[in-house]
Amino acid sequence: MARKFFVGGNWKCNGTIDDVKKIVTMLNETEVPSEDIVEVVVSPPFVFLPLVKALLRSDFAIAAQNCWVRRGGAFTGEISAEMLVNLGIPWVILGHSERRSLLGESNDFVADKVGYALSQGLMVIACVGETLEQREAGSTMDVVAAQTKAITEKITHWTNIVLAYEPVWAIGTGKVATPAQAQEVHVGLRKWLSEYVSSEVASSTRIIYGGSVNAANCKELAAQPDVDGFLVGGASLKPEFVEIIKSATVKSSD
Ligand SMILES: O=C(CO)COP(=O)(O)O
Repeated sequence: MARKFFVGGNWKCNGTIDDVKKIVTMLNETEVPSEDIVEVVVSPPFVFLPLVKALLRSDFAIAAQNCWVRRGGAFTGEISAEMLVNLGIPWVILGHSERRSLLGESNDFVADKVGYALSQGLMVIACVGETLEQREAGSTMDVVAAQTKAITEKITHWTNIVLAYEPVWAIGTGKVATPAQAQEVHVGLRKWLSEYVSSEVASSTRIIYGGSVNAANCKELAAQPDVDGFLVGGASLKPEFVEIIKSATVKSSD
């Protein structure tokens, strides 16, 4: 089954109103492959969501970078899935390694968030990935399988999930996974899904790669058969994000 190429831009905790306007103008003015070929989703910090929603071209979608684990209420500082739905934000990134490591989000907590966000009608970019220590210990597949298993236990369907493989050692380090390393883990995740969920879910779920993706390395990564797109951090704030979006054509010329 054809999996539409997916390019997400995770702006993380960056930017001012002026920066946001500049990035959105740049994106709005650019020519990219059609919506049939690539799905583009940008993820600004919460406070800029309404501004980006008001300004961004309609063929690009928006994701929040997190949401609360259940219904909103007395949870100071949190943003609920219902609020995102109310605002017309279709996507949310959950389980990013920065939240797992810096804010102590466990596999179960992330999985609960994924389950709740899906139940409210949001689409989810669910992140998994190993640390350098775990890779060197040979436990990469065990780690990403455990992260994926926790999610599997809390959801009933995979239609609205994109799985993002983001090795922690490659995030913001300039140390990108080789195309072979990315392909190997993506294949492993697909095998895992096939065995423990279904072959249908394994073949239809998009597995995207994140970690130091840039204009120079995106084409080679995109050419890997099981790399269905990217979750881009630093480079999503720069004009080179457009080149990364265009790498989708590597797939369509197959
Ligand atoms: O964490 C990432 C995307 O979610 C990747 O960040 P960088 O592209 O800056 O390495």
